[in-house]
Amino acid sequence: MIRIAIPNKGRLHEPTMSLFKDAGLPISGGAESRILFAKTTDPDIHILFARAADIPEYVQDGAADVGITGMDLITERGAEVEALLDLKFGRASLVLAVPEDSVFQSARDLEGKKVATEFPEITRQYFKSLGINVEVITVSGACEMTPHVGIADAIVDISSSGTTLLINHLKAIDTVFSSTVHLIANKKSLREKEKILDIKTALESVLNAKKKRYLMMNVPEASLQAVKELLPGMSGPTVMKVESSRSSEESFLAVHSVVDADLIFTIVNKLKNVGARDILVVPIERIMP
Ligand SMILES: Nc1ncnc2c1ncn2[C@@H]1O[C@H](COP(=O)(O)OP(=O)(O)OP(=O)(O)O)[C@@H](O)[C@H]1O
Ligand SMILES: O=P(O)(O)OC[C@H]1O[C@H](OP(=O)(O)OP(=O)(O)O)[C@H](O)[C@@H]1O
Ligand SMILES: [Mg+2]
Repeated sequence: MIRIAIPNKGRLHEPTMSLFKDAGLPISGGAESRILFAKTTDPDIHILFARAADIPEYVQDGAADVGITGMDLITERGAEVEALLDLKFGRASLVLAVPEDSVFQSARDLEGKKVATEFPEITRQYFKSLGINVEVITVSGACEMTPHVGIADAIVDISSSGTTLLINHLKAIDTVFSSTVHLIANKKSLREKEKILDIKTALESVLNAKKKRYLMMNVPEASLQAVKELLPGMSGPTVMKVESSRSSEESFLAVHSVVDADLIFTIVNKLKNVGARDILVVPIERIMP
């Protein structure tokens, strides 16, 4: 049996649930049902819902074999776990910020000053690596308020859009840590349970597919070579003969290919120019190379 720890609420819950659904492992129940355990379509794989901040420890201690949580939380807890895959969502930075009108321009100006944060370990490590002594004050939320009430001179806090800093008249003067959500595993479980790698492959296949599109088109035989040159594909395009209803019609081929999503706009226009028509661009659910 494999137990996966998943954030039970907060901003990581929904994207994690939909990632598992897309990976072919839909989870029954969720945050709204307030349950702590859930099942998947695989009888061997069970879900444990936990706070994102607790997941690194649960995985380290073996309460869960695998977990999904932010790299900032994993690093802050100093968890001894194996990071298997960057899931590329929940992107946020821990930034060093000071009041807008502050004289402090860089970390070096903060020698002997007070820094408030929800991430004391990462903050200590950051200043230590720069050889700067600060007093780290641990808070459990509303960190942005602390410089304005004399509790701290600066903060190290999560920023993603930057709106919260702006509203609170703070400015970022350095990036301390860049975080995304990761798939992590208990080291012993990883050695003993092969299925953990199947979970990694399934999640990775969804990430791979998000960057690609499936392209289908009809191509006059005479244009096939030009079309082929435009299509990189995973292992070259698939070409099929299209049965024409009228014998007088020009002979067409159906061409299918997998293309980088970023290239679709340019490629579709070029394909049209060399004679391709009835072009369809469709999303792909999963790619297992
Ligand atoms: N704008 C953001 N603010 C806070 N955390 C974010 C943001 N964007 C991504 N994250 C990531 O989400 C994780 C924190 O999730 P967590 O569930 O603990 O907090 P939350 O979503 O703010 O929920 P809560 O309402 O309990 O504060 C961290 O790994 C963090 O890097
Ligand atoms: O750069 P932004 O997009 O504005 O996001 C950053 C803010 O979001 C988070 O707070 P959250 O809303 O989770 O409230 P909390 O402090 O109560 O957790 C975080 O602690 C910052 O305050
Ligand atoms: Mg929060």
